[in-house]
Amino acid sequence: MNEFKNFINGQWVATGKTFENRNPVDNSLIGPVHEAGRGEVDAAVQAAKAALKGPWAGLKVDQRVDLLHAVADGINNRFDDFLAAEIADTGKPHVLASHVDIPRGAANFKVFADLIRNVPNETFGMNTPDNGHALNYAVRAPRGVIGVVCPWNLPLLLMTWKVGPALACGNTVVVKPSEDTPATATLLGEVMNQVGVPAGVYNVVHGFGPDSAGQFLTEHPLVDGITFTGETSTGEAIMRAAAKGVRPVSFELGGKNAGIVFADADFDKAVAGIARAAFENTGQVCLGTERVYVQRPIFERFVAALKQRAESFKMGQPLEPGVNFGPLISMTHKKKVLSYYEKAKAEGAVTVTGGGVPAMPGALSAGAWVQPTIWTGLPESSAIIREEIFGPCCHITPFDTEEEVIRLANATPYGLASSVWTQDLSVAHRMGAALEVGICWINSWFLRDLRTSFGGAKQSGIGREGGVHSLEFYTELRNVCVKL
Ligand SMILES: NC(=O)C1=CN([C@@H]2O[C@H](COP(=O)(O)OP(=O)(O)OC[C@H]3O[C@@H](n4cnc5c(N)ncnc54)[C@H](O)[C@@H]3O)[C@@H](O)[C@H]2O)C=CC1
Ligand SMILES: O=C(O)/C=C/C=C(\O)C(=O)O
Repeated sequence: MNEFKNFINGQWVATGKTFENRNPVDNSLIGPVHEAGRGEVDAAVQAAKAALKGPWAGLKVDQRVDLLHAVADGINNRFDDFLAAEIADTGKPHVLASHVDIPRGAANFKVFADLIRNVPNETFGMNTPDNGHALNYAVRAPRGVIGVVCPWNLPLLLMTWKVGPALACGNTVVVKPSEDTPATATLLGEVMNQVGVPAGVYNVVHGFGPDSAGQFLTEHPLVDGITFTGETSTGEAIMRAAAKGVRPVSFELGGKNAGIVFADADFDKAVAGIARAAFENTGQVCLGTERVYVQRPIFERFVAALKQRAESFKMGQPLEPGVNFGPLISMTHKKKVLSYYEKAKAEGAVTVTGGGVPAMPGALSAGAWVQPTIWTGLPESSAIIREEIFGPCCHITPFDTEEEVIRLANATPYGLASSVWTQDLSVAHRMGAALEVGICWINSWFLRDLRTSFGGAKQSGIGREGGVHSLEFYTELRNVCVKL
């Protein structure tokens, strides 16, 4: 059995209070997690503050870059340990965790290490009133201690997406992983120690949100900035905490993303793309598609083809060959997703496929499994079409014109991502400009170039991360004006 301790100032810290970490495949116990109280969170933040003035601050950029490459190598050297930890916490199929989650965990350190080595800073020469000259140049300083509050859907990927650039910019971090997925953040502490990252630079505190480690961390006055991925209402609570002391936040929040398929799309690619967007990671991706709009001439054919895809997934133990569909993250989340499945029935949806719990063999029957589900026939006012379900499900609505689908797609308080399928370049560019989202994929979904801006419009977030955009959050830009 594993035991998950807090990682504070380079040391493993147990507390008197533990909660259970369970494997959603069969709801079996993985091990106890030591919940950080206000005292442990304070110790972690104080350690992170002190580390800002320690050996970490003395490293030249090249040395910091080398250390972050060593962290990435450290993850790759222990690839199988990270993989096993992530799979146990989430129940993700091996094929997904080994191709997406763990490689991205390492890449997030490399990409931002290389960026910070190569990024130019702006300079402006100017004339002065005395007919002389002055030179302005920008200096990037670390922001300080960054509070990193993480969700459970892509635990290592999303945590390192924040920790990579934060450390590359010279900050120190206190990470609060989701209570459902404590393992990989904890394991990363071992790598940090192994490769020689100074104590206090990377800290991990375990626990929940309200009245627990999440709240204690985000309220802590020595935290200089907070980055968070998760539900919009949690973002609101964290923003209230950050208001005290006027601390900046970077938020990537909920979504209710539209997938839009025009009649001229490459049909097979569109079906495959929407199937990934709706069902990958059991629908637990903030960028996923729960609202699909299909142009009327191909509507019936598309619904039938997506149904076939949804029914072809193989569920089972994550390591079993061919398994490509896992459980939801927890029994609590299963209850939430099933409540929407019930609501869809009550509202009179046509259930094209799924809508319930699959019959799983043996111990798996106790796990957080739900069926991939497709509905049609609901009005746009339905909760199924308006609210983020975060499960393997989508509703498909027919549309006639480009103007109509733009109006439908934008009629949501969210604005994270969209995917548009068409072979008409003019339509593609018009859609890219018209959709109120942070990320618009054309003929693709979840195709990520880590140098690009990433984040949400409207209630899907505040700010952008990715490439130089991450530097905007993780550094304070100072202008130095030198009279020559
Ligand atoms: N990537 C995304 O956009 C994600 C969205 N969600 C959505 O959120 C729903 C609820 O899932 P949860 O795990 O409860 O998400 P959540 O947003 O409540 O939790 C995410 C993280 O925030 C922490 N947290 C919660 N309340 C906090 C507070 N007041 N102060 C500081 N930290 C706090 C949690 O402990 C966790 O580490 C899901 O059903 C899904 O719809 C969940 C996970 C990821
Ligand atoms: O590729 C990324 O950086 C992030 C992908 C997914 C999410 O942010 C999410 O599901 O929350």
